[in-house]
Amino acid sequence: MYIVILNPAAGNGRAKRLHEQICTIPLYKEKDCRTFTTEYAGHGESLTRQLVEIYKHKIECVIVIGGDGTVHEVLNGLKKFPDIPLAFIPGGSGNDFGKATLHKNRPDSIFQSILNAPHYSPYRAGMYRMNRRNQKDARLFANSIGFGFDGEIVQAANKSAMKKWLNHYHAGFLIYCLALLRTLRTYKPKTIEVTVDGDTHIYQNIWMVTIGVHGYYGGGMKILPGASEDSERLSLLILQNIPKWKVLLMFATVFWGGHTRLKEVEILTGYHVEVKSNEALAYHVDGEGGYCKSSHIYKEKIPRAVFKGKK
Ligand SMILES: Nc1ncnc2c1ncn2[C@@H]1O[C@H](COP(=O)(O)OP(=O)(O)OP(=O)(O)O)[C@@H](O)[C@H]1O
Repeated sequence: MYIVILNPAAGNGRAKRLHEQICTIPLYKEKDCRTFTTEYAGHGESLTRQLVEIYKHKIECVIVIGGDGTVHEVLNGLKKFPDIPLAFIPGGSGNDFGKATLHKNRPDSIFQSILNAPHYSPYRAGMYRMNRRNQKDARLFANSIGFGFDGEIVQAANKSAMKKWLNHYHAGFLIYCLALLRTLRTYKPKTIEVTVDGDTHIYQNIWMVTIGVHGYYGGGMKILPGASEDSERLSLLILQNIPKWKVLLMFATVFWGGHTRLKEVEILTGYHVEVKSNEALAYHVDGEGGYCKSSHIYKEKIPRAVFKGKK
């Protein structure tokens, strides 16, 4: 059987419309697909965990129809079940997970490939522990974690009353542009200690530290061009000592990777990354925000099987 997890709120209703389309494809019934709908924020994780406990030996694949937030929740629901394949039909507003794993196919053809000729590739999700939590409390992330400036942007965007309205007009990206401009005015660079595989540096005047499982971020920006989801290593970008006008230049050039030539941008790779600060740092993980003073980030040891669309 195939478990379909639908977030009807993702993409301001886009995921729901895609699901309606997919249900009309004969394969949906022929291959025993069953849809379960998330009802509130956080539900995707508990729902997936319960379904997997009940049906684990029967499940061919868990298919997410939603955005990156839904993938994050479902992935955490599958944390103890790395053998169960995961597939994604992009129905959110950003869909970075889709940018890393799919190749611009139409949703109905992605669905047919998942059921007829699935090609799964190894995907090492990220793991994170905030504020020295226990190893067993580590959570998974599918795309990226960012600290500092981008953490504050995501928090400002998520709080904005205009988000729903702009999403309705498929202009969700604009909300991040507005949040970026607002945060640019108020952001105060931080002092952050970053340790990569035991090598510690204290960075002054940090704008952001962004760590990725793959290269895509913020709805398609290629922020970490060398990052790969099948690698055991994380990639990270550190942005420091940069004037405000140049921060805008960095976000303008990030779409084609031009930002990596700026002297204020440092790209590193490593197996274990620790980020510490004396003050509470704004962060985002797969697009959802929070605050922390320390975090430990690494990749899963056992890769998962994730559906990869054909080029
Ligand atoms: N029934 C629901 N009603 C409201 N919110 C929900 C519901 N089900 C899930 N959610 C929440 O919706 C949030 C946003 O979902 P998601 O990230 O998948 O879509 P998106 O924001 O449109 O896309 P993206 O993250 O790719 O930009 C998730 O954090 C999830 O917890």
